[in-house]
This record gives sequence, structure tokens and C-alpha cells, in this order.
Amino acid sequence: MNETLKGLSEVVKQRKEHFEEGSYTCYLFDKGLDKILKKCGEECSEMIIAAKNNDNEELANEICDLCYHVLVLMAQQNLAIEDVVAILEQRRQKIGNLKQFHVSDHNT
Ligand SMILES: N=c1c2ncn([C@@H]3O[C@H](COP(=O)(O)OP(=O)(O)OP(=O)(O)O)[C@@H](O)[C@H]3O)c2ncn1[C@@H]1O[C@H](COP(=O)(O)O)[C@@H](O)[C@H]1O
Repeated sequence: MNETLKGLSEVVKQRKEHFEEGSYTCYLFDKGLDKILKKCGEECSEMIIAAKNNDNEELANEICDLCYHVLVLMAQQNLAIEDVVAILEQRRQKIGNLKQFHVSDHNT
């Protein structure tokens, strides 16, 4: 798993366990699920607009905002990043195998 995402996920989980003055993450946990969901929706819309405007610098920044808020959502719901990555990995292997199958199918 990517170290940056893993590190950020750890910080977010720590913020859920221990209050820290001035922490935006603590502010989100304090507000609760509705606020976190609202922020995920908002950041998702901003990502879409950045893509529509063909602004890749803005798009990258909005994707970062969205990833951060999704990590907060996962911590709020007690969903471990490892569990999400495991599903991605299963899909990667399954789809990789399917492609191999189709290629060998064509060659026979
Ligand atoms: N990656 C992020 C990150 N991305 C976005 N944001 C915050 O998300 C907010 C989104 O901006 P908006 O203008 O949409 O929202 P706002 O008007 O500030 O706030 P709302 O009232 O709308 O909630 C900003 O305040 C950003 O600072 C983040 N805040 C924190 N992190 C990471 O989380 C770590 C812990 O941060 P703290 O919890 O603040 O210590 C940091 O070191 C960073 O690595």
C-alpha cells in the first residue's frame, strides 16, 4: 500500500482517538457523520468541475481533498484502509487472470 495514504490514514485514526487543538480532522469527527458525508459530496463535486474545466492542477488538488475526506469517512465508520486495499488487490488479480484467459483463448 502507498506509504503516504497509509501515513495519512494513521494520522486520521489518531485524531479520532485523541483530541488535538486546532485539528480540522477532530472538528469533522466532532461534527459527526452528516458533516463528513456532506464534505465528501462537496469535494466530489469540486473534483468533477475541475475535470470538466480540464484543469489538471486543480483536479489533482481536488482528488487529494476527496481522498482525505474519504479517509475520515472510513475512520468514522471503522472501516480499515487495509480492507479496501485488499478488495482492490483481489480485483486486480481476478481481472489480470481474466485477461490472460482471453489472450490464451485467442491464441488457440
Ligand atoms: N489532507 C488533509 C486535508 N485536505 C483538506 N483538508 C482541510 O479540508 C478543509 C476543506 O476546505 P473547505 O474550504 O472545503 O472547508 P472549510 O470551509 O475550511 O470547512 P467547512 O466548514 O466547510 O468544513 C480545509 O480546511 C483543509 O485544510 C485537510 N486537512 C487535513 N489533512 C491532513 O490531515 C492531517 C491532520 O490534520 P489536522 O487534523 O488538521 O491536524 C494533516 O497533516 C494533513 O496531512
